[in-house]
Amino acid sequence: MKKSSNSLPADMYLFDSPKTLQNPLLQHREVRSDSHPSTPGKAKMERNNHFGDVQSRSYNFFFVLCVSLFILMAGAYMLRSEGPSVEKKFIVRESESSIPDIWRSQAWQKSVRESCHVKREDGLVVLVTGAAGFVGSHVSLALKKRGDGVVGLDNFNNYYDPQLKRDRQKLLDRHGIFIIEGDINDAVLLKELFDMIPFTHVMHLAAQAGVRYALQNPHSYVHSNIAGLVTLLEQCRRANPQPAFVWASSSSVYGLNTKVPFAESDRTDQPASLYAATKKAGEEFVHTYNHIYGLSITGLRFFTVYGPFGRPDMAYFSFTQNILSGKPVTIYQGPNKVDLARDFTFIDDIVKGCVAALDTSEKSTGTGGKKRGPAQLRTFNLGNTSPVTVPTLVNILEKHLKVKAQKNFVKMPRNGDVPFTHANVTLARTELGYNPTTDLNTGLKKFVKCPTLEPSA
Ligand SMILES: O=C(O)[C@H]1O[C@H](OP(=O)(O)OP(=O)(O)OC[C@H]2O[C@@H](n3ccc(=O)[nH]c3=O)[C@H](O)[C@@H]2O)[C@H](O)[C@@H](O)[C@@H]1O
Repeated sequence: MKKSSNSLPADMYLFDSPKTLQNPLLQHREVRSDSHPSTPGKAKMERNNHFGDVQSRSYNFFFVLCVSLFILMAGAYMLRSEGPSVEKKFIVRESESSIPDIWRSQAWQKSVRESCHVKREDGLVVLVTGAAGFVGSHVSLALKKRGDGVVGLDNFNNYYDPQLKRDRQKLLDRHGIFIIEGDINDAVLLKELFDMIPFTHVMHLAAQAGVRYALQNPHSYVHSNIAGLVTLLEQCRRANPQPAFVWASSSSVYGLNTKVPFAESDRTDQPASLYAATKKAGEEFVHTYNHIYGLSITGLRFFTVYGPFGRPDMAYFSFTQNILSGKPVTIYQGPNKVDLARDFTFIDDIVKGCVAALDTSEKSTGTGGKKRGPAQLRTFNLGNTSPVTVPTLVNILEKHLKVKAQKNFVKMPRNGDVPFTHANVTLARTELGYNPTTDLNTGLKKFVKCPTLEPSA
């Protein structure tokens, strides 16, 4: 089996300077807007009694027609615009005439090219989607620091505080990584980009994350995790050369599977959340693109990734904020008050898995949309292999924060959560040389001591 040729030293890429707990990053809040567009007002009907029967009947017919049309249009509008503002920022260009001037500017093109500049022999040229996100920013830095060419793509949506994404962007910028502000659904932008840069690899990490938020805004999951994925795959299969494609699936695809630890060959046809369903759908789509177009594809099932500069919507982060500000934390429990457990996986281990997946990817076999032969198709669990209960997570945080938490235990709502996750990583160990080394205690200590990469500017 091929091993990663460029394994990363444990501390090579991030978090050089420990920070205090007063770090502003801990103040990053979720800013999802739950405001849905207001429902159209009710049509008010007033009959005119002066009309005769015929006139009255045709009036009624006309009126019913108008009301029906109105309801249809209102329904269409609501379907189109339902959900919080996360979705409203998306730009989906349909023709080249809508390309903004900035993409044609020399400065923009220079930024993209310089960012993609390779500084080591046989270095990769990687498009990282979701580069301003948690995993995306860490992976981008790791690649850049070893001499690969990296350009990011991110739509900076406001699922959580976009300032955190801007802070990550600033850091990446200081390391010579340019992040293009755009959406993976923007086919015109993608074409422009691929025409300019012959990417060897795509590291696709842009997604609508979060298990429970899918109850509030299902469409944003379909938009990013399905439509966006397909738009990107369409571009990749047309590209010449076709890049190898590595992307983030999720442990959530195991859904109601009870066989532990979860192995890649276990059932994934019982998703418990809409988020999981979109990730599972993604796995089916990539299979098709591999089969028809010869794209080399590797899917990585991440298990509850945590660490510095992480996502404020996740439990370890929001619990930390609450504990520090004296607010209670809500701890869900399963049936019979069973504690929930997660195979929490530290970001450094995940980054090594991602980089190894890129390094061991074979080339795609197609050119310009035509398959020339069978291409590599792989799926790996990237977990920690030792699940920890949520109350234990809170205990560890209390210890490192030196603050007692106010704990509210509540019955797990029907929100798409699963009772536990536990990764079997035998396959990743064998084929990627993946070897998670950070336990939750050590990882949370790093998170608490160093919640951001560097002092806020
Ligand atoms: O592994 C994955 O695939 C998924 O991991 C996380 O999802 P989750 O495991 O639900 O992570 P958290 O939101 O941090 O929740 C961790 C645990 O804390 C629990 N929790 C969460 C929030 C809360 O207020 N109380 C609480 O007890 C959850 O039920 C869960 O058992 C990520 O949010 C998903 O984007 C990712 O894909």
